[in-house]
Amino acid sequence: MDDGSLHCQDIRLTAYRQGPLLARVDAQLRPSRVTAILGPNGAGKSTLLAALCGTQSPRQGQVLWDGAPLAQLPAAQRARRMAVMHQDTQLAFAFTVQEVVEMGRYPHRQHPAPDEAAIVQHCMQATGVAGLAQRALASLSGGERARVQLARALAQIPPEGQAQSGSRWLLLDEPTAALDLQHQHHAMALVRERSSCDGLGVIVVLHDLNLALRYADEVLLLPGQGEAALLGPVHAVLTLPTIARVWRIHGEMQTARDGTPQFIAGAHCAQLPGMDAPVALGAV
Ligand SMILES: Nc1ncnc2c1ncn2[C@@H]1O[C@H](COP(=O)(O)OP(=O)(O)OP(=O)(O)O)[C@@H](O)[C@H]1O
Repeated sequence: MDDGSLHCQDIRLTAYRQGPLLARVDAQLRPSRVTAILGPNGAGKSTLLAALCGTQSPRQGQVLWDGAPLAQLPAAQRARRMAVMHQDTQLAFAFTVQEVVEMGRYPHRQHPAPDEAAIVQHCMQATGVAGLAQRALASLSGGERARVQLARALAQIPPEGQAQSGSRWLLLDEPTAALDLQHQHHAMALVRERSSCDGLGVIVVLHDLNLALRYADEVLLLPGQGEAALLGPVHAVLTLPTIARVWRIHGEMQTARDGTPQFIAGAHCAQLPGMDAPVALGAV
């Protein structure tokens, strides 16, 4: 049945087609929730995101969107219902912040909303870049640039009811990597709200387990080494034994005042592959 999901159907991810097997993924990602893709460096998270947005075909398997192969959906149609924020996007020309956010509206140019300018303004305000609107993107800090790209991606996805039929998706590759603590939480709360209030499907690659524990509904864990990916509720997947096995870090879970479990790294981790000696972490 078509439930609006993005279905990774028996996907085999490899490093750029010819490389070794990174992961096997058979999972159904659903709208109206935040799914965090987690895993060690090189496990294939960005490669999976490229398969989910159709820019790179997996060596085996396929992505189904609303029950139909993603590859058969014309790129222009896809762009009206799916926005992607890649890591550190470079632009060849000296666009201003506002021009970059307006680019998010480009897929809708033939059927513009009555309030195009207001959508752009709202997305700049929501990400805290409205005050930078006339600045050249290249003149901004890394964190400011990341917030502009988030605003651009948010502007691309129409609110529920304004879209053509079908689910709507926001795919984010490490959107918080360059952000300070305040903006990390603000960005995650923002996409979480769009997901729960507006039905958007959010898929976000993260390294910070505590952001995932706080803001994600589900985790798609890519353990690396060609292992099968694991999809499940965030607190069921991110257990201490799993964290120790996948990231080689021992620690404990502590419950924050609002009831959210948070991972505290312990005093030592096991030896990392390719390193001569175990790495000692600071005592906690
Ligand atoms: N341009 C490229 N050419 C060849 N191999 C690549 C290229 N980009 C990535 N790879 C390889 O594909 C594998 C998976 O990379 P990917 O970027 O998907 O991992 P990741 O889980 O997102 O890693 P990270 O956490 O470091 O961002 C890695 O082994 C990487 O070396």
